[in-house]
Order: sequence, then structure tokens, then C-alpha cells
Amino acid sequence: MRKNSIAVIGAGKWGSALHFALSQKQEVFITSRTPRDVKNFVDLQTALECEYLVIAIPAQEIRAWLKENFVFNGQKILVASKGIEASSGEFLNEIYAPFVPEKNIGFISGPSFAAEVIKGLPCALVINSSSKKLYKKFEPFFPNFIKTYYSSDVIGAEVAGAYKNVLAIASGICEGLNLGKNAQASLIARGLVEMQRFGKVFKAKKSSFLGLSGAGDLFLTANSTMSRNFRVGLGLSQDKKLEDILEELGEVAEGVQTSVAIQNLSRKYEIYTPIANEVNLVLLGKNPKDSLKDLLKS
Ligand SMILES: NC(=O)C1=CN([C@@H]2O[C@H](COP(=O)(O)OP(=O)(O)OC[C@H]3O[C@@H](n4cnc5c(N)ncnc54)[C@H](O)[C@@H]3O)[C@@H](O)[C@H]2O)C=CC1
Ligand SMILES: O=C(CO)COP(=O)(O)O
Repeated sequence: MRKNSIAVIGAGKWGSALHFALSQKQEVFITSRTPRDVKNFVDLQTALECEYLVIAIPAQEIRAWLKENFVFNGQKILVASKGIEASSGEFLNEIYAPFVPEKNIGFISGPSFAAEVIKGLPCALVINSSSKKLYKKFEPFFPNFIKTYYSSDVIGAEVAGAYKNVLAIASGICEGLNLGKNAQASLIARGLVEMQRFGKVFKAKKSSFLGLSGAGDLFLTANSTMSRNFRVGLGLSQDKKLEDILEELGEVAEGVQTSVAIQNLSRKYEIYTPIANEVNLVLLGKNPKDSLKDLLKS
């Protein structure tokens, strides 16, 4: 293992932004499925030899990626993805668990559009891990323009980061249908209540939903066309086909698959999740205006 070295895995929007940010203080390697013309780009094997890894690949791809590529060798890992696996309903910490000991893994959450981070604009992030020691190890890597906080509430951060993507789709629909700011604020506020209710079933802490991981990321994502998920909602409100919206987007919108996971989990555990349910139905083809009527009745 290359002691004290750090690599980002995944050179999409978020991986590239994290690579830029972390490179302010030290040399940081980066790797991706397809070679990129980026400073310190290395092959996957070289990256996996680093002591510190930041993994920024889409949530739905992680299990297969771990099975195919990953061998635990004492690495310390930060997971940058936000989503719940649709096929199993498992949270990312559950997917990583057979591969990485709990004390070696942390999860990044909080409001952080890659497009702003890559410009060096200020933001605040939470590193969520059962190990504060792990947070202390990663904290010095972050540049001055990113303020980091520690939380032990991994599941709270995971639920918040994943759920807000589904709510951002709903908010994009609201905007596209010109329902007004009152409706949008109501939707976002009720969405926050809904994600907390959902999270409680999995033992998430209420405080995570009121801070950066919950309200912070939700207010950001559900209020801006910079969000891919919000743009999916806008497209749906214009009666565009989901496959066309996603093709035009050309980047991951985690809320699409996460809405399937939430639907299955809320059925299994009998959780009241009206907004996520309607998003799921609209993604399956329901007219957004009918969804609105049903939401107002529910
Ligand atoms: N873009 C943003 O502002 C933020 C994104 N995130 C999260 O980070 C994750 C990644 O998002 P982005 O980088 O923005 O998406 P993106 O669509 O820009 O890039 C995804 C990257 O993952 C790689 N990838 C896809 N499938 C793969 C596989 N099977 N094996 C290896 N690599 C694979 C792609 O080649 C691409 O480089 C998502 O879970 C997203 O929710 C979190 C915070 C901010
Ligand atoms: O998670 C994000 C910002 O914190 C990015 O959101 P989108 O994936 O919707 O662009």
C-alpha cells in the first residue's frame, strides 16, 4: 500500500470536483473507466494501492464495481455517492459492509454542487462515519474553502442524501407546472418531514435532517436547475419521455432509481411517503397534473 497517498475513483462531475478540491493541499490521483487527460490520472490498480480512497461512482453501479475490482488492503474510504440500490433496497453502507470494515469507511453528505466546488467556491460538508478517527484522518486533506463537520449518523446522512434527489424531481415538476413558490415551499417542507419519517424507521437521527445533510442539501437541490434531478422533474412536467430526458442529461440522476428503492422500502415497512410515491408513479408514466391532484387529496 502507498502510505499517505490519496486517489479519487470516478472522474464524473463529482469525482472531478473532489479531485480538484483535494489537490489544493496535496498530490491526488484520479482514475476512471475511460482514460482522461487529467493531471495525475492513473490506472485503477495504481489508485487502489493508495491508503486513502474517495469513491464517486453512481450508487447503482457500486456493488458490481466492488465485486469486480475491489480487494481490501487496509484502505480508508470516503463514499461520495448519494442513492439507495433499486434492485435490493440496500443502503450504500450495507453494500460496502462485506468489502470494507465499518471503522475504515465514511460517507460524504451536504449541499455541494460539483460545478461550484470545482470553481473553489465555499461550502460545508459532513463526513459521516462510525469512526471519528477516520474523520480526523481525512479532514486535513480538505482545502480551506470546504468546511468539514463530523457525524456518526451514517444512516441519517445516507437517507437524507438519497431522498433529497427524489424530492428534487418533485420540485422540478412543481416548477415546470408553474404551481408557484407557495406550492414549492410546501412541497419541500413536507418532503423534509417525509424523509425524516422514512429515516426514523432505519434509526436515523432527527438532527441530521435539520442540518447540512438533510435541509441543507434538500434546499439546494430542490431549488436549482443546477441539479440533474430537478431537471428530470422539469422534463417530466413538459411531458418528455424519461429515456429522452436521461439521454439529454448525459449524467446520473440518482433520484430516478432511488425512487424505486424508496417505494419498495416504504411498502415493506409501511412508511407513509406520499411525495416519493407520486414521483415514482410519474417516472412510470402517470400524468404529473393527476399526481398533483392526488397529492393534494392525500
Ligand atoms: N454532481 C454533483 O454535484 C454531486 C454528485 N454526487 C453523487 O456522486 C455520484 C456520482 O455523480 P457524478 O460524478 O455527478 O455523476 P456523473 O454522471 O457525472 O459521473 C459518474 C461517473 O461514474 C463513472 N461510472 C459509471 N458507472 C461506472 C462503473 N460501473 N464503474 C466505474 N465507474 C463508473 C462514469 O464513468 C462517470 O465518470 C452520484 O451518486 C451523485 O449523486 C454527490 C454530491 C454532488
Ligand atoms: O447532490 C448534489 C448536490 O449536493 C447534486 O445533485 P444532482 O445530482 O441533482 O445534480
